[in-house]
Amino acid sequence: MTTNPATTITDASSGAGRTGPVLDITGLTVRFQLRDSVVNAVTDLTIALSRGELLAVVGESGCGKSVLAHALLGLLPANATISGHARLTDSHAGQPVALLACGERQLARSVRGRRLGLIPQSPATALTPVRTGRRLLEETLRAHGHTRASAPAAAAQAATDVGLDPADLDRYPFELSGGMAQRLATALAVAPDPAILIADEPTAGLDRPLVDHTLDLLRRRCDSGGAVLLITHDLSAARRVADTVAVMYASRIVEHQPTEQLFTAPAHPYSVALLDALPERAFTPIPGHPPMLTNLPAGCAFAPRCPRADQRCATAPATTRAGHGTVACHHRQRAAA
Ligand SMILES: Nc1ncnc2c1ncn2[C@@H]1O[C@H](COP(=O)(O)OP(=O)(O)OP(=O)(O)O)[C@@H](O)[C@H]1O
Ligand code: NI
Repeated sequence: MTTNPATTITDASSGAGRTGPVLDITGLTVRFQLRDSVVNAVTDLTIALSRGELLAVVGESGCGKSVLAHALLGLLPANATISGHARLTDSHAGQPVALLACGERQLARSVRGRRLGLIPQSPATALTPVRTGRRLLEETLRAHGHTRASAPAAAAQAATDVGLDPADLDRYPFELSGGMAQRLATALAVAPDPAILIADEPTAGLDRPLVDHTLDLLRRRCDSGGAVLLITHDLSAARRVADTVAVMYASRIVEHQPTEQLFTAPAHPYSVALLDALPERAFTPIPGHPPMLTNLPAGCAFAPRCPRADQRCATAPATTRAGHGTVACHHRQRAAA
């Protein structure tokens, strides 16, 4: 039986002006029904995001990060089954929203965009192909308070803010490079000034200076009272801007810690292995492969790759407190810094 202590990390340093969770996710589970099998994409995920907090979610490809984002935004396809709770308590318009319980109409009208924004992974395919960047951006701005007269200047400013030349707004999405489409998607998500921004690999395809530019923009949103859930493969990006880091493995969060704690004293053997794989550290790849999400083991999913695995790992580990965060491991390993 897995227990799930709340994972709001309230004393995690740099986020300014925090007043409690703006997003509270409890026991989120997502399954995809395929013809002959079920994909366990997200399993029993419990985490909270506070005002002013930048939470990074890291983990290998296919572990469930984007499905988590899409579940919160109501963007999953019809073969998905969702359970659990996700409560949005942002500062904008009054009532908390039970994200997983409210219908598409409410999500489309009053949640997506202004309260919960998304920078999608692979924006080149997510952007409407028949409108120029300028038209997309001006329409978004007009839908969120700008007038026909004020939108053009605001669009130019929004482009500049993400490091895009305003002249490039006259291109159609298919005329943009991957990195330019990425920046346009960022500008579109930021334009409504969402209380919570989910950024799914927002630095993919960007050169280092633009990576830093985008990360700084996300950090500034948190420092001025917003909240950001950053999904990234880039551990150095997470270390640079995140207050807390959640490590996902095979559909579960296996560890959630204040950023410095995770990087200096990771508690879960998978977190240790992920950090050891970095070129600037041991540069040792993690042996083996993640399990198939259609066929997860009954016990700890990392056990087949884990140097510390023993007979205890045949049962699923509970999520327990470790330092200021949580970890799901029978060993609760604490590596040397
Ligand atoms: N509509 C779907 N039907 C069936 N399986 C799906 C569907 N969408 C996603 N999946 C599966 O869910 C799992 C999690 O996918 P997800 O896109 O969340 O991974 P990710 O962690 O974001 O990976 P990446 O880092 O490569 O973006 C994968 O095994 C994926 O194949
Ligand atoms: Ni993804």
